[in-house]
This record gives sequence, structure tokens and C-alpha cells, in this order.
Amino acid sequence: MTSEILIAPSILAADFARLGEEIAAIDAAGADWIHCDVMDGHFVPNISFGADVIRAIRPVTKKVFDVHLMIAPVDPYLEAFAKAGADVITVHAEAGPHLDRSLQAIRALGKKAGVSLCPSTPESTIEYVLDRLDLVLVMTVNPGFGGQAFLESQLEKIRRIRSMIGDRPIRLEVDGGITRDNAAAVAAAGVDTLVAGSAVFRGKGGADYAANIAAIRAAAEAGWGPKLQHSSAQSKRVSEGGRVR
Ligand SMILES: O=C(CO)[C@@H](O)[C@H](O)COP(=O)(O)O
Repeated sequence: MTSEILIAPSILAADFARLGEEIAAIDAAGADWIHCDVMDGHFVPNISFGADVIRAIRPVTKKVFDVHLMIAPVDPYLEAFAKAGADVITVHAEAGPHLDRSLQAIRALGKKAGVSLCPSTPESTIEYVLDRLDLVLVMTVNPGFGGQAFLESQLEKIRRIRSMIGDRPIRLEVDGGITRDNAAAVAAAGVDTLVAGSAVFRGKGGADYAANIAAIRAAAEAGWGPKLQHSSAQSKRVSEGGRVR
């Protein structure tokens, strides 16, 4: 059975002085997606980088750029991130009152649309936008910083969202405190896409990015297969239905 697990290293944990080299290194080490954490110092209490940096690093790899916008307001900046080279654009459900409009705008720009939920936000928030989604990102830390501890409380929410997704071609992603030690548990709960910053760039394998990515992937695949209710036939339908890879 193919699990379709994807590993998306968060470049927030990279050495920013050598960002291009770091992205080339995680690409060569087996990263499926490149996760770009955009922070504004307003929606979250930290500032990272914006569309200009994404445009500058875009030529380094052909991998999917998974851009997580922790900014509010978000709508005025969607076009800039689309033009800079984002493939998946994820906005926060908490970032404004018009989530449905933001998701429509992302798809109108020709990009895959994602929504992220902070730990205190219930899954009911996305009930009426499911058909506009390509990805749901469950935060397992309070967003703003790398290196925080994984919040176990989010496992139940992940299980509920997996059930809400049903047969829809939507990826279920997790972000925050993900390591080789908890990857099996999140995959067993229904996650198919794992973001990891610290555990890739300075994990148990030290700076051996390939070893760190492989260990997270192996743990997630071990958790995924036997424990999910999904049949391989269902997984196949999801891929054929256009789930972003
Ligand atoms: O979006 C965020 C934090 O807000 C994450 O992407 C973190 O950057 C992940 O870092 P680790 O918890 O894996 O170190």
C-alpha cells in the first residue's frame, strides 16, 4: 500500500546566510516540498521573510513551494506570493473574517489553496469551505517560532479533519514540533504531509538532512498504512482526483 507521505522541511530552521545552498541541500536530501513560513510580526509574534525572498530562492529547486502565510491581512498579498513562485498558498482561518474569499482568490491565481488552524481553533471553522481546499494545515504549536514542543491535544483534531475530508482530494498537513518520534502518531491520526524544521536541519542525525528526512518518512509510513481506515483504492482515487503532489 502506498501511503503518499510527503515531507516538507521548513526553511525557517535553515541558515539564512546560506539559504540557497540550504534549499539545494534539502532538495538533494529527499524533501518532497519546500515549506516557506511567512511571518509578519502582527498575526504572529515574529518576522521571517516575504515574497521577495521567495522569488529569489525559487530558481534553486523545482520542488513544490508550500507557502504558509502567517500574516493579517492576507488578501492584499496573495498575488505577490503567487507571482513570486508559490505553488500552494495557505492562509490562516483566524487571519480575517472572509476565509471563503481568500480561498477563491488563491485558486483564481492558479494556485493550490490551503487553510491553517491554530491549536485553539476548532475544525468546524472549515466545514463550509472544504470544497475550496487543496490542503488543511493543522498547527501543532502556536505559530511564530520553530523549535517548540508538539501539542498532543491536536491529534484528536487531526482525526476529526481526516474524517471530514472523506474522499476529497485534500492533503492533511501538520506543522510544529514534528520529529521522527511523533511522525507515526500524526500519520496514524490521518496526516499525509509533514512539515519539520528543527528535526530536519538539526535532528537526531545532526546536519545529515537525508538521514533526518528518511527517518521522519519511515516513521510516518509505518504509522500510516495499517492504522488508517483508508483503502489503497481510496488513496488512488484521491491522487487521480488531483491532490497536489
Ligand atoms: O510555522 C511554523 C512555526 O510557526 C513551523 O513551520 C515551524 O517552523 C516548524 O519548526 P519546528 O517546530 O519543526 O522546529
